Amino acid sequence: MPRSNHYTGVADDSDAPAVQPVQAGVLLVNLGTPTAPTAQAVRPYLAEFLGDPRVIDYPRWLWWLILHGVILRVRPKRSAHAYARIWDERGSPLRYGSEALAAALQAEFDRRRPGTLRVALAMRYGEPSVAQTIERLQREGVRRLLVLPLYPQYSATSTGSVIDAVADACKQRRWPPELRFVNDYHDEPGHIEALAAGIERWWAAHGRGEKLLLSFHGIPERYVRLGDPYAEQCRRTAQLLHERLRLGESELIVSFQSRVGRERWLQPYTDATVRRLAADGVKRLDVACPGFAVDCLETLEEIAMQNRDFFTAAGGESLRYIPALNDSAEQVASLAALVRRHLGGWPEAAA
Ligand SMILES: C=CC1=C(C)c2cc3[nH]c(cc4nc(cc5[nH]c(cc1n2)c(C)c5CCC(=O)O)C(CCC(=O)O)=C4C)c(C)c3C=C
Ligand SMILES: [Fe+2]
Ligand SMILES: [Fe+2]
Repeated sequence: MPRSNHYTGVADDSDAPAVQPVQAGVLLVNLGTPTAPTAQAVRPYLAEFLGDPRVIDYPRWLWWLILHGVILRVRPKRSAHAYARIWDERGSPLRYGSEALAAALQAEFDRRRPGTLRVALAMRYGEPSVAQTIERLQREGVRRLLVLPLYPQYSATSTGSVIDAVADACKQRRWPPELRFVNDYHDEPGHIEALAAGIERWWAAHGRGEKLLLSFHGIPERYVRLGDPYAEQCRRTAQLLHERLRLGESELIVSFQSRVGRERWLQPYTDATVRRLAADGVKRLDVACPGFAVDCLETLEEIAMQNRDFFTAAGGESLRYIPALNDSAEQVASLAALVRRHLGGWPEAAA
């Protein structure tokens, strides 16, 4: 950790290199995940995540009472049980999937122009934190930083919160890096092509269901009314995929998952949708989650296990989850191209 200036409270950057050739970095940021699938480890993770006013915007005192008085007494145990179902010898899929993606992107840049671009991964909640990672990158000589939250669609609850974390980290630094942010990449042609290629590759290997459901993480509907562009961006991604995959009108359906609390969230809900489709006679349903860059609890447990069970209990035969792009060649190529374009105009740093 940097020393803190006695008078100003600002971090002492004197161990950072003073003047060096400008080096560019890419900071990938994902949500974060507990350190173990236990209630004890899930509790501090949920406390940090659900304590973020970008995620839940109720008056602080009221929310603090509900969060610490009720939610953190009940939810960690339930969530830990869900995490235990997807945890393997490598740990949490969100962590090792994000690390593999960062390593593959670094290898891609090194292959083309060795030593010009440094890729790092931070977690919005838990470790490695955004602040720690920016500090490390600066110690290693990075002066220009492109922040790429691993959320294709912008939401204040996800991307907006990453922007806050970067701003807070920079407040603590005497000489912060020059910054750029990727706000979203929901309609990037390269990204849509990567998603479509991933789905087609999976269909070629496993055959095709009767319908394709695209399930996005939900947010409270009220946030959208207050100006969050998330729902519109999800629908646009779905529309572009629909066109690219050349599916018929009723072959592709969009829904929103992972609702928490009592407020109305974006509709239709994924669980109600898979039950309705089964009741309508659909037997084989494919589900993809284009809002998640790498697989995680929400895809591997909530979709591939919970919703699969809802579907079969309601009369469906098989719900098959099509994996996220993870560290596939398609994802690496599309994110590398996105990064190169966003670095344009920083000539010495462009990869
Ligand atoms: C309660 C409010 C929540 C909002 C708003 C929210 C938005 C949001 N989340 C993601 C991505 C992920 N969320 C994940 C887990 C998760 N999400 C919430 C709550 C909200 N998310 C909770 C409480 C949890 C933890 C698990 C649980 O207790 O149910 C994950 C997976 C994490 C993992 O470790 O695998 C991701 C990824 C987005 C993109 C988003 C807004 C668009
Ligand atoms: Fe979430
Ligand atoms: Fe969930």
